[in-house]
Amino acid sequence: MPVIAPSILAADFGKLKEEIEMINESEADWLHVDVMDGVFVPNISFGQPVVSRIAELSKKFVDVHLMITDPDRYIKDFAKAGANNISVHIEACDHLHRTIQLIKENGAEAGVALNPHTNVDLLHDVLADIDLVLIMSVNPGFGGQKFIDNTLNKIRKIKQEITARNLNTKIEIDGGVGLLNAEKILQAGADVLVAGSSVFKSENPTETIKKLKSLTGQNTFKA
Ligand SMILES: O=C(CO)[C@@H](O)[C@H](O)COP(=O)(O)O
Ligand SMILES: [Fe+2]
Repeated sequence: MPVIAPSILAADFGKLKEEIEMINESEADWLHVDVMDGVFVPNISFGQPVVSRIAELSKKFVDVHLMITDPDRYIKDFAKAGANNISVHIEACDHLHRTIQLIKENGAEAGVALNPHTNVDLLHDVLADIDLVLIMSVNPGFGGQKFIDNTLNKIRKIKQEITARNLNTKIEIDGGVGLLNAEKILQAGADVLVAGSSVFKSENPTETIKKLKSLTGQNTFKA
């Protein structure tokens, strides 16, 4: 079964607590939290105090996606804020291996995110050190964008390497994911689906999460 990670970025911030409680009561597995600095991406979302409160309210695994430059500066803060996983962008790290170690030293799982133009082969030498590969299926910075189809090729390629090396690294897909394309994303080899607009803007978010959760694909991640 896929891991479903609704993205809080698409929630109604005027009733953030209720939105988190809805996720808590749903079949979602993770809560995806997008941190944007207005430099690495052309948008600003929220920082550590907000993430800390979200994590306090969440009963789900808190999956923090850092879209910020030089993330080493804030790893400790986000781990302290309650992040269970911290993903950093490969494009934002000069010393990726060191950043991965820093995330783990601070007690969180480590993920590496790739923009749509970034080749998955660049992960070869750190793949055994990370818990998660986050493949962006839109250009990061905004919710509600259209899924980029080439992502499916990237999923297949990295899945092949993970399988060939007998690793247990999860593949997470983020951007434009919903009921219309989730099955083919899972078939390609994804383990974790981030869904923002398709969940929070749907008529019945709890039901949408349930439907996403019931999809099969070829998920092999051992939780
Ligand atoms: O990281 C990001 C965007 O940069 C995502 O996590 C979005 O929040 C996904 O939103 P939808 O495309 O599902 O609406
Ligand atoms: Fe994200």
